[in-house]
Amino acid sequence: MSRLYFPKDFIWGSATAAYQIEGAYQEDGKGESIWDRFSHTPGKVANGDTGDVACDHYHRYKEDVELMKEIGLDSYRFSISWPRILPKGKGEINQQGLDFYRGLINELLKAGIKPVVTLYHWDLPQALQEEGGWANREIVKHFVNYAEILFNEFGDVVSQWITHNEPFVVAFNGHGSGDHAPGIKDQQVALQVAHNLLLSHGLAVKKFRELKLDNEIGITLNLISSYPISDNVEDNKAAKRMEDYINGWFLEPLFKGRYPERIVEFYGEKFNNLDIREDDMGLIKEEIDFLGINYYSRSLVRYNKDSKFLGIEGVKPQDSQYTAMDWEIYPKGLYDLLIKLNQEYTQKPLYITENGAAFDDKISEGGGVHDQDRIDYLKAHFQSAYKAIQEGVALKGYYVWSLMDNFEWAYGYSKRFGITYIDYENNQRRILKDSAYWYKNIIVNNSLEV
Ligand SMILES: CO[C@H](O)c1c[n+]2c([nH]1)[C@H](O)[C@@H](O)[C@H](O)[C@H]2CO
Repeated sequence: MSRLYFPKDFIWGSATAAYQIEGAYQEDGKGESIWDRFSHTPGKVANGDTGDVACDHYHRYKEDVELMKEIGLDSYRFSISWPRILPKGKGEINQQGLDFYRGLINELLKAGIKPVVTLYHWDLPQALQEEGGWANREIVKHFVNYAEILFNEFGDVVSQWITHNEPFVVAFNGHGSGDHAPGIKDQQVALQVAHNLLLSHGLAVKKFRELKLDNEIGITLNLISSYPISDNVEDNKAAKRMEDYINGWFLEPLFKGRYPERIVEFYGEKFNNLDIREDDMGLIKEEIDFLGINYYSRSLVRYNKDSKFLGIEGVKPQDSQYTAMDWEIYPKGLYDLLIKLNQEYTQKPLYITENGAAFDDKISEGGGVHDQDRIDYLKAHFQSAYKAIQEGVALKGYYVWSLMDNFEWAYGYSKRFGITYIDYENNQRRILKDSAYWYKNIIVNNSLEV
């Protein structure tokens, strides 16, 4: 066996999000979020699950920081719940909300763990949704106001800020397919939401710069590597359209100040109808300090003239392995993505802000959780990351999704992504899985045994 050594200052972390773990959905002055509303709407979430209690992290955060310390995390990425800070999304600040995150951050700092904060991870205050939510351009100023409150409150203790988690999912799952909150099914609205999210990001970065804070700011995108099933022209064009649809629609504005032409043509009138003002693209392109990447799997496609989705048909290779989400396990896609980002978009520092897998974990008779499939998944993806670093990609850190099993959006608690098992039937008892102990060894040695 040999070891692959990562750069000496490489950051090993883990990630969560407020709505998925905190619970306490009506406690200490918190306002309603669109996910509170959505999960309480019959038929929207598997088994009628909600985030009302989740992992009860709101009451157990000290215990959870102890878990992070035991694993040896260098850093912890978490999101702040906007409606905990501003119950109506604007106006009166809820001090108890600020106090909760102050307590969490203090515990992290005491444990020597760097706090990385995601400003928005999908839990919009319901009161703002009632004014049109992300489809109403007015939301941009409310987001900047919310961000400024947090910059002023925590700007001296947070290591890095992430404005948005996956604007693609907020726009197209929340407003296109409707399988995420607020459950709107309108492609035109989804495109406007994507634009307003990007604009809110750019203006929040601008505000951050004005405050002259000495930490860093970036954004996290869900990105894929897209491959054609054959080398024929139409399949290749289909793979490129898929890449433009998921990656390009956000990478091009952020780094090049434009939307990708190929797919603009596809959107046609829907693009021409967008409310894009003269300075918008310049504001969206406000320089960031790093790019966060959420990578889980690849996209393998063929051209299908009858497909209403961009003339694209997805392909699932029989000989591949799949996770409990039915996502193909394809570690090479992470390497290919990192190389492509470095060559075509940015040499800025990159962070894997999410990578992980759901498997059907069970508590063994001996009381442990033996998740060798998750270890194998993570090991293969760490090797891809290592290869990219060796070839010059400025990858500076890796956050495993997730620190703990949690509320997996429309799947509720039926999918387990954690390196810590949550025993929902037994008072949310925490059990470190084998993958947590395996990860601890990597962090201690800053190297991977292969
Ligand atoms: C295609 O996967 C997406 O990039 C993605 C996967 N995931 C995410 N985005 C979200 O950021 C998390 O809140 C999810 O819990 C996590 C697991 O589903």
